[in-house]
Amino acid sequence: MGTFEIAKRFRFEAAHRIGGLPKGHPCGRVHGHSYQVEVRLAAERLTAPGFVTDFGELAPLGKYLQATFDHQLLNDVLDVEPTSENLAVHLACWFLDNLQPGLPGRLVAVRVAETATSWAEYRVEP
Ligand SMILES: Nc1nc2c(c(=O)[nH]1)N=C([C@H](O)[C@H](O)COP(=O)(O)OP(=O)(O)OP(=O)(O)O)CN2
Ligand SMILES: [Zn+2]
Repeated sequence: MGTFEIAKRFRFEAAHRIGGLPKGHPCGRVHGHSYQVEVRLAAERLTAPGFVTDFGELAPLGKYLQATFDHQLLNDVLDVEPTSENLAVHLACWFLDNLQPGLPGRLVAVRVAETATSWAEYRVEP
């Protein structure tokens, strides 16, 4: 049998600078992005009326993103370098701790896009 998968996308605006880059690298300077965060959930069986998880039940992640990251300097918020990869794993951990208990579907991946041409993804082990 197959697996159902759903995705929900959120966005926030924030600034960051990435430390440890070679001198002159543009991402070492403070700059901003319109971040897009996509979570994907999977299930082998649907719950009534035919959902992996009600998209509406994912709204707390949007609230967390707005409250914690929107219009912030990410270096002030995260205790690691604010790369897309580090943000993706941070958000996966937050989701697993705060939202996963009680949801019928299971988180399979968190994708973070800083620009229209680049993204990083953290996949949760089954
Ligand atoms: N693996 C990663 N590489 C880079 C990250 C990252 O989070 N993970 N981040 C950056 C910078 O934040 C940069 O702002 C985004 O990188 P990039 O896609 O290179 O941005 P550009 O606007 O220059 O993209 P173009 O499409 O090439 O114009 C750097 N690397
Ligand atoms: Zn950047």
